[in-house]
Amino acid sequence: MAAAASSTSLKPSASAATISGFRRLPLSTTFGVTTLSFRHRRDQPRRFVVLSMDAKPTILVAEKLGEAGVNLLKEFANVDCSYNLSPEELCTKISLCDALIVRSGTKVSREVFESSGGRLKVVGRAGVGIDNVDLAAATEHGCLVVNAPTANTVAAAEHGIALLTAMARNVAQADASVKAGKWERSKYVGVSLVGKTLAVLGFGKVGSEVARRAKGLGMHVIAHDPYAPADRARAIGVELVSFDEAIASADFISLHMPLTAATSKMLNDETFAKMKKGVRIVNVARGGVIDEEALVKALDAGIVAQAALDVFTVEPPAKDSKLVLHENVTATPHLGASTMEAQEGVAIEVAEAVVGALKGELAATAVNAPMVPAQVLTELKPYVSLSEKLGRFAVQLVAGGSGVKTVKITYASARAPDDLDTRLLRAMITKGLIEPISSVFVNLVNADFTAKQRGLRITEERILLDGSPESPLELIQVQIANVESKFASAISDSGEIKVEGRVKDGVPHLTKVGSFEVDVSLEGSIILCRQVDQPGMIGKVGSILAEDNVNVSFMSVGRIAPRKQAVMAIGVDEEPSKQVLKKIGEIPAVEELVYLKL
Ligand SMILES: NC(=O)c1ccc[n+]([C@@H]2O[C@H](COP(=O)([O-])OP(=O)(O)OC[C@H]3O[C@@H](n4cnc5c(N)ncnc54)[C@H](O)[C@@H]3O)[C@@H](O)[C@H]2O)c1
Ligand SMILES: O=C(O)[C@H](O)COP(=O)(O)O
Repeated sequence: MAAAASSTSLKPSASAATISGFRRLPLSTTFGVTTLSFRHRRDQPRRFVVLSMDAKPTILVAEKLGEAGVNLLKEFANVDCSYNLSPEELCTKISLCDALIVRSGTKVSREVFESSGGRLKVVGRAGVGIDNVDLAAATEHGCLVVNAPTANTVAAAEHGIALLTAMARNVAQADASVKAGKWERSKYVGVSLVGKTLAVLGFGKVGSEVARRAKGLGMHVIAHDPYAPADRARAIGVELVSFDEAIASADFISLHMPLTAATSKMLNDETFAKMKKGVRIVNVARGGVIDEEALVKALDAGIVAQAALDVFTVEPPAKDSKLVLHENVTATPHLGASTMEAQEGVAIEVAEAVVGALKGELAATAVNAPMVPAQVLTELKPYVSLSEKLGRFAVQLVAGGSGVKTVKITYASARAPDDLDTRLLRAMITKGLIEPISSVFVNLVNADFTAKQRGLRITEERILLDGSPESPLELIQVQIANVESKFASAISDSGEIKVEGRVKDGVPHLTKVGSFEVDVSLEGSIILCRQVDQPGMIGKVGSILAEDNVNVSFMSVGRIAPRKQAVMAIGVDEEPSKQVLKKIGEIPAVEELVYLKL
């Protein structure tokens, strides 16, 4: 079994304390399946670790979080509120933390995930933008990232409108002038908003709220967003237009897209040149969507008359930043989400998501994992377990254990294909296939990535069955192609290792090995034994195991025909010694034998 998993249980982590052979399952295994939170690892030597009296996980809150959220976290975990950590301090602390909560001021870099040594299971972003979190590194390390996408929407939209109106009427500049003892009424003549065209770039949650409010101010609002549904825009009287049309016709531009590779420096020399002379720009999205040097040039050239900026490429910006010091720029220190109400809301939203994720629930605000609805999870629960066990079973049948490159999963179901979400099942089969032969820890977050990285090609096929689709699945089949098996009978007629399983009375069962039908509950360990079908075999094997005090939990024989070849599957509660297995192998009718741990 995976060395990584073993070492996790031995770390000085309260939450990962091992209780004589039991360990808390890694996050993904327990996604949405809270009742499976602890499981006996029969496949590992029993470990006896000094039990911590305090089994709470540790959550590091690295930036100021609303009190209600902190209190919520404290009900479940040890909470370490340490603000203003240097990157080095964060990397040092993180190895002792199960979860980390940040706002936009903390870079959660690849080094942070690497320094966590596998302990960090969740990163909670108390806000929307996750551009400060290295998502690829999080996924590679099997760390779930959740955010708080809704609680600061209104605050950000209100700040956008505040900047728009303040900019149009020179409020900040005039305020500074009055405070400096001046009375410059003619210098600060503003522009009106009514009847002007506002182009909202990024028509998501904040963008659409800004649009709604700007319409209330009598503005003509257009929007550009390649992914926004036209009917949502129509519903609030906004026309969706192309990027070029938006920037060419706008008197005001308000930015509301995320910072991504595609949106980085979207406003640059070339695009400023296409704008109406005298355009005014508001940015409460991310500094990086504007090429700041180009904006300074456009301001100096009068192409952009004014800019109101809440966000900057580097925060805080340099004290001598030409952009910030420009007389036609109004600047605020990333205050979009900073209202009392938004911060309490965000804190609760992220705290609930982080606690839920640590409990093993699938977060509704997961950023780097599929979101599987609760009722689907409940239905799939026994199949989740079946999937992992079939994967573990199949890979242990491969001679040498490695070299697995091509796997085919077949799901037979009476459900229509689009009514069966197999992402979770595929992830668990992947986990079962990879963990027994590597030191990699696989979960729902990193399963596809890990498979790809190992060159494991997994294809899925659905067989549509007749009949009423009461249960989501009839059977799952896992086939490994182009490998040799240490148990030749596991090779099907078509040449692959093939195992098949079903859920019976809520319990995963192995129902086929190669071309042999068997029926054994998939728990504990299993001895597979091919023999010539003849009287007395069950008794002989049973008594050899009994001599070694190995308890048999079940036996099942699948045979081609009476007195021909048969495969016997024997479930055992204890691990048989090598001598016992040898003795069984020496029974004259026994042709091959393999012992598999689940
Ligand atoms: N200043 C602040 O304090 C503050 C507060 C909240 C949100 N934000 C930022 O505001 C932005 C929007 O937040 P949101 O909650 O509305 O997010 P959202 O995901 O609801 O909306 C973003 C929209 O941008 C669109 N988009 C993506 N690529 C685009 C492109 N190339 N051109 C145009 N549109 C594109 C998406 O389709 C989506 O509709 C984010 O960058 C977020 O980080 C800042
Ligand atoms: O993306 C966001 O949610 C905002 O930029 C808010 O960031 P903050 O949490 O650092 O205020």
